[in-house]
Amino acid sequence: MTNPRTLYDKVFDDHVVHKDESGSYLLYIDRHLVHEVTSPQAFEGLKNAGRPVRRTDCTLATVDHNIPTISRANFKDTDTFIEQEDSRLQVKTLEQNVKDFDVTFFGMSDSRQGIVHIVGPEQGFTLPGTTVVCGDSHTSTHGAFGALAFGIGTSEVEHVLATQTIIQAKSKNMRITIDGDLLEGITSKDLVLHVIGVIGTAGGTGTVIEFAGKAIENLSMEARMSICNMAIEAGARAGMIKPDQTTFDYIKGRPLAPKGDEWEKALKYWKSLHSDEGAHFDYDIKIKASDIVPTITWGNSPQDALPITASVPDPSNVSDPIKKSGMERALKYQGLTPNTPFKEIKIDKAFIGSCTNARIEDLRAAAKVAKGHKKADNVKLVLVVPGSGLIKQQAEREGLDKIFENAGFSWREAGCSMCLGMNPDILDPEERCASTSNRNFEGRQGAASRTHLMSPAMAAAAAIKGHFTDIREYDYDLTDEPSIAIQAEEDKELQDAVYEHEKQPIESNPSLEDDRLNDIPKEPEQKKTKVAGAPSAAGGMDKFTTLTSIAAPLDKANVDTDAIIPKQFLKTIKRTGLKNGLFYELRFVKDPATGKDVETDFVLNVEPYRTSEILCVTGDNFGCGSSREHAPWALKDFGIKCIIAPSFGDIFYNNTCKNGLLPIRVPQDIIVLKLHPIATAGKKLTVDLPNQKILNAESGEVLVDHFEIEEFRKHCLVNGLDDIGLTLQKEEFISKYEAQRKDRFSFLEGGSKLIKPIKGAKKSLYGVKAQEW
Ligand SMILES: CC(C)[C@H](C(=O)O)[C@@H](O)C(=O)O
Ligand code: SF4
Repeated sequence: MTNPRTLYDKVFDDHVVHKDESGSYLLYIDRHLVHEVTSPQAFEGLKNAGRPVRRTDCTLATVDHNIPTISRANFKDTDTFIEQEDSRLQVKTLEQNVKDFDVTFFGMSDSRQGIVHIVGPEQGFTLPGTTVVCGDSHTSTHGAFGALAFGIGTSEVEHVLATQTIIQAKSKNMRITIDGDLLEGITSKDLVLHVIGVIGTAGGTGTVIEFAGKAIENLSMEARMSICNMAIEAGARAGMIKPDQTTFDYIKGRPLAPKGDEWEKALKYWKSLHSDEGAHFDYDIKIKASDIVPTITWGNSPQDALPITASVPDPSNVSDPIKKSGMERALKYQGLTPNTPFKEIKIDKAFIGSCTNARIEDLRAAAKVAKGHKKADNVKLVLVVPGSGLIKQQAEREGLDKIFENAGFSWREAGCSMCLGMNPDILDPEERCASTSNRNFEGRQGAASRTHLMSPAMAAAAAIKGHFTDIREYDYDLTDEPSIAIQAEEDKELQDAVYEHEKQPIESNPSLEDDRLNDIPKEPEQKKTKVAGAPSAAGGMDKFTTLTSIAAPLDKANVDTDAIIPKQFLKTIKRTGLKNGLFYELRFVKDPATGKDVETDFVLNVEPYRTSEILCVTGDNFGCGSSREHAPWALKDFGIKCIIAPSFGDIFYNNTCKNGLLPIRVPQDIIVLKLHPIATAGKKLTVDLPNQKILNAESGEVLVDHFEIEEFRKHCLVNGLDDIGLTLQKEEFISKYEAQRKDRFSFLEGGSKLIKPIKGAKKSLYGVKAQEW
């Protein structure tokens, strides 16, 4: 009898290729999604090292972030379609890379193109019990299928492309149970905003969250995806929901779903994927579904979430000084006055889209609100951006596009769009947007833009009313019901699905256990597979041993990677040249007379901190949000080599280590009491990695006697190791795992290589029933 295990434990265990004594695991990756922003440097690394993509069948690429969402009716090619040069270059680079490396790709002329996290599930590429990664933080979305899915940085993208594995530490288990039924009109977006409001954006740090309970079980797959999508906004490595009949019904019949006997075999395995009775959760949180009301955000962090019935919070009621000043800053940025009822706040624009809420169900919910109404006069633009070309077709078959257009909304082509505005869809400064996306960070939707997160129904209602609106008080237009064809042909295959219900858990695989245990190589000899003179992009990392430098103090919590390096700097295909982009919005303002950037008094702009190599942060959760490795690249370009903070965003933490930077977690009180005063005095700290200590450089006093760092990371940092080279030394374990996988998980073979070319989707992929409006 094995010990009771959680869903996460099971999926994790089934993917262990190898375990070091240090506790670091090599995990096999079943599904790797790729997009244009975080892959150019990874493919370049492969090219430089002369390495192929190990499993093209496990890899699927699409373009989403940079592409314009205007009509593609006259689309000829990328060159003529994308006006912005840097965006065009990134898309074209991916187009070339997928050719060079034989990767399956949905480009702009393919109706299956869309936001990467929508495309994977839609095609049946995402399956229960798989490991799914992507150079994108919202990879957590795929956890809705009971997959272990998480975002990675570009160095890890390269690692996965080359080795089909990833180096991972085991996370802690957190369960969030939503008991009872959701009240009428409450959506999964309200649910997840409420959860983040309760646990905070750092609440899930270091954990994988399993969402459970009746309210979750009752949700559709689309709604479950919205929840797992935002698990990253709660700081978690991943979010998961156990697969059930709803999951199986959704998958069956999709292009890459297993068929025939393989389907039955898969189903048997998938049914074993649930947390066992008595499994250990490090954190167990219970929330009553009936406590959840329509929820919106007011500030610049997703945790700034409150019921629509509430008012703008008042900082004078807050005693914690860091929280208070954070709130004051957010209210100033957002242009809000304390105690204003949310329902009185007017908007300028609305955005219905993103990988959180651009699925067919979301568009239907928004259309239901828009039907028979016109957008308010004060609302300048309402963008409705479907998550994929197939969703667009589906919506058009259902007549949703007409409803939106009649309401004065703008119906677009698929892409990330105004979620982060790497394409032309951005807000003007100080414009307020009701947005169905997932992040409300400063500058996220455009410089000085003001984002409020909410559900699709609430965003549509705000667009119609012109101000935030409680969807429960909204007057739907219920006339003319039968004449609106909110109906699509049902998918024959989906409806005919027959399932094998007998419960027979597949045993874990003990034969792999023993020989997976091995030591960290003492004298790591890197295999020289590189082509002459050209280092792998991830290779040749700087060694980190001790560092003495002035430490720049930063008194801020939840510094997100959008703030560390805003989106406009992500359009590069290089790893360098990002120095000026570092903390761009904080470091520079535009001189209205000359239009030139002028330095602010941000700490890194003033002496003696201009040359600091250490950043000393007092607030929690530094580097939360996006997976952009551009954040550590920019810090490195500036000269920062070490960041000290109470806690870090998971992906950022990983990314810094991969680039030879050292992130150190130190308890907040110690930072405030011992390190911060030295930093503010402009004095030097010494960081000693081999001995895991921090000292006062002048007096030699030991300020932190022992900071934690995983043995494996320390080993790589101290020796400046290219971990792709290290992993490739474990080839024997990887091939062995692959051989067993071929047998045990035969239903995963073929992957994206089973995709057939199509001109346009003919039938519904969504198993849609007539909408009862
Ligand atoms: C561009 C990408 C790295 C980023 C992410 O990781 O999330 C983006 O998708 C975002 O939402 O900010
Ligand atoms: S969060 Fe926004 S930008 Fe990031 S993948 Fe999703 S839609 Fe794209």
